[in-house]
Amino acid sequence: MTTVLETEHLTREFGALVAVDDVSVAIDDADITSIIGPNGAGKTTFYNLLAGQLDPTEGRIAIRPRREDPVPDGGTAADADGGTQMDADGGTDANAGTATDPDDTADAGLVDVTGMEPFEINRLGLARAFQINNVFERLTVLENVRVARISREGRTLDVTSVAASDDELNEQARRVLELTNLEGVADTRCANLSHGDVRKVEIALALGTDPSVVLLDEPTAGMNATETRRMVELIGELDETTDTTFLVTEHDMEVVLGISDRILVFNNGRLIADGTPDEVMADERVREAYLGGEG
Ligand SMILES: Nc1ncnc2c1ncn2[C@@H]1O[C@H](COP(=O)(O)OP(=O)(O)OP(=O)(O)O)[C@@H](O)[C@H]1O
Repeated sequence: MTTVLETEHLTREFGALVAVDDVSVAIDDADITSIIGPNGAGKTTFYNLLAGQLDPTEGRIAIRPRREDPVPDGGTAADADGGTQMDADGGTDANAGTATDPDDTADAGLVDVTGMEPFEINRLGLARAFQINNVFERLTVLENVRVARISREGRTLDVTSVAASDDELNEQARRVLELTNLEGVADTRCANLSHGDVRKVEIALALGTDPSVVLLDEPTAGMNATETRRMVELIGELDETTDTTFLVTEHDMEVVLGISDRILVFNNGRLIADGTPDEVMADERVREAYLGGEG
């Protein structure tokens, strides 16, 4: 197993409130890891810290940059990682000599992203689906995924005209649609999709950036039973078929137990349990904090 994401003593205060309290955790690429906890436990704040949308009060965050890095188009300033070829386990500093120039962490191959802007963290390989709605409703599904590919390559193009002639871009986008079972609606405008398919497009957009880690925010929220089952299956398939590691927050315990190899339980900003679904469900503190002592 390889660590793809690591926090050390991660803490975020809002005035007197400690929303994330001294959380140290390493996420392995072999697992689908879920984060659960009662309302106000700190899950969203934790995600916001990981994605660079909030700065920590204390502590640090490191990620393993995406491994495969197609040749950048001209090496623009936006190309934060300089197009460096990554060694999956190797310890190459993907950011050597760039403006951001983050320090490598103790674990070779992880890059300290503490304090980086969200777009820099995204370029290094951490993508977040759902909470920020990135779907362009007037574009088709395929066009949307092409946008993600273009943004991943740091290009600035007229998305609908120039990108359409780019065979390679189309091929890459279609591959992402295949992975996310969206080929059948490739040419449908996103405004006309079902809720379940819109959520899949959001995952496709995240995958389109070749991330090493995807943060999923309540992937089944608002879905009916059929859509929920399909989403659970899709996440399982993507875990098998891609090199991407999925981190999931979810309120639906059936979904959590259905997809998770590992569950992290937050309460009052603290990580109070960390283990397999069976271990976590048997944990007395979890029952007290999260399940109100039931079960
Ligand atoms: N910008 C903010 N300013 C002040 N307090 C905040 C801010 N964001 C979150 N909080 C507080 O931090 C705590 C953790 O909130 P957070 O949204 O991270 O919890 P959560 O586990 O995601 O909850 P939920 O499951 O309800 O979404 C809560 O007490 C919340 O009120």
